[in-house]
Amino acid sequence: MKQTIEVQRPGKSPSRVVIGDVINSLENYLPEGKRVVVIADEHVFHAYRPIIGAYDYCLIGLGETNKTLTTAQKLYGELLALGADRSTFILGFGGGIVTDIAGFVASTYMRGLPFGFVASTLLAQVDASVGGKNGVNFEGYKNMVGTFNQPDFVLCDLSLLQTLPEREFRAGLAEIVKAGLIADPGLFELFERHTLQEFRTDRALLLDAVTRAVHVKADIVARDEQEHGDRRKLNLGHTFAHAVEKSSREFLHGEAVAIGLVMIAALSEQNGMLSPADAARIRTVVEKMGLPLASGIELPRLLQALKLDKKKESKSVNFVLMNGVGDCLIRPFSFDEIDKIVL
Ligand SMILES: NC(=O)c1ccc[n+]([C@@H]2O[C@H](COP(=O)([O-])OP(=O)(O)OC[C@H]3O[C@@H](n4cnc5c(N)ncnc54)[C@H](O)[C@@H]3O)[C@@H](O)[C@H]2O)c1
Ligand SMILES: O=C(O)C(=O)C[C@@H](O)[C@H](O)[C@H](O)COP(=O)(O)O
Ligand SMILES: [Zn+2]
Repeated sequence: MKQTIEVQRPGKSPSRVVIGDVINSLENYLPEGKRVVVIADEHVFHAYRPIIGAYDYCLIGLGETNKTLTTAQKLYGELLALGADRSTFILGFGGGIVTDIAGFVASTYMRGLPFGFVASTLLAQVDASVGGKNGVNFEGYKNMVGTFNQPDFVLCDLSLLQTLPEREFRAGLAEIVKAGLIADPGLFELFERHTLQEFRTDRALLLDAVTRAVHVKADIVARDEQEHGDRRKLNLGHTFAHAVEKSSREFLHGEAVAIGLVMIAALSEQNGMLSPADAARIRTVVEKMGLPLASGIELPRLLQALKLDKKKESKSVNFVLMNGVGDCLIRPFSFDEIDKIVL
């Protein structure tokens, strides 16, 4: 069983996100007659060696500290040594760190090679692999250097998640909760009705959640690929999340997003937009999914870090606030207002 969600790309055929039993027919998705080079990380390579080892491949180290220009440069060198050229197809096979960097390298090596993804974490399946934001961190700031360039396809096979550690699974749920809060109240309510264990074990439930989250993202990206307007909503919770990630290595991206959602819910409530009841629902869901509610990092430190976020425009930062579950809006905060935030 599988279903395909198309994400429109300006001037190109749509990017296809295929969700279902696809990993055993990977060959069918690869362009005929092109050489394929896989980019993966060390874990994923060892877990899926029989599949990845059938192609030429390049490996990267684990974790956010490897999502850097240094790693990109290493990959350019390896591609060159393999003789990769514009007739080569790059396949990023992994979680969001692999898809972000593989998409960036594919988009910049020789000014751009075609590429696609096998998304192997929950977070990559519902968010990172979709929509064409590729890039690397720079000087500790998240995703500071990158491109907008969508993959030709994304394959999301839920069977790959069987080998995914529990903590990584929970981190992926945070981005699904985010998608529900942005545009699909029914998706958010799934988390009120079901337990973490049910998401882990009930394939139909997870498939429903993954598909709905991809739809939320695909619809927004189709309207605003390059983030001039509505796409900024996909950053819900991320202004604080990126500040948390900048300030501490303790949290996975999805965990930082969970913390960011709780913080932005509190700020939205303070601004008279989100009802106290809805803010409480968000905290309850985050906690129920085994995600952190707070970082323990002093607020002034976070506020300092977020003033350098990509959403900054001169002396203000665009925050995504919530009016309610499934309803958010963008509002700039001046640096003066940011300095006065108390949560
Ligand atoms: N481009 C975007 O739109 C976008 C969206 C969301 C997040 N991101 C980025 O994604 C990154 C986080 O991605 P992530 O959470 O997938 O982390 P990740 O890529 O580090 O993967 C998490 C861990 O799981 C392992 N792993 C991957 N698939 C596995 C599998 N099937 N079985 C066993 N282990 C497996 C990896 O080796 C890694 O150790 C962050 O850098 C974040 O900024 C990007
Ligand atoms: O696709 C988007 O747009 C998002 O904002 C999705 C986020 O979940 C993701 O973490 C993204 O990488 C953040 O984008 P950034 O531009 O703030 O780095
Ligand atoms: Zn994110």
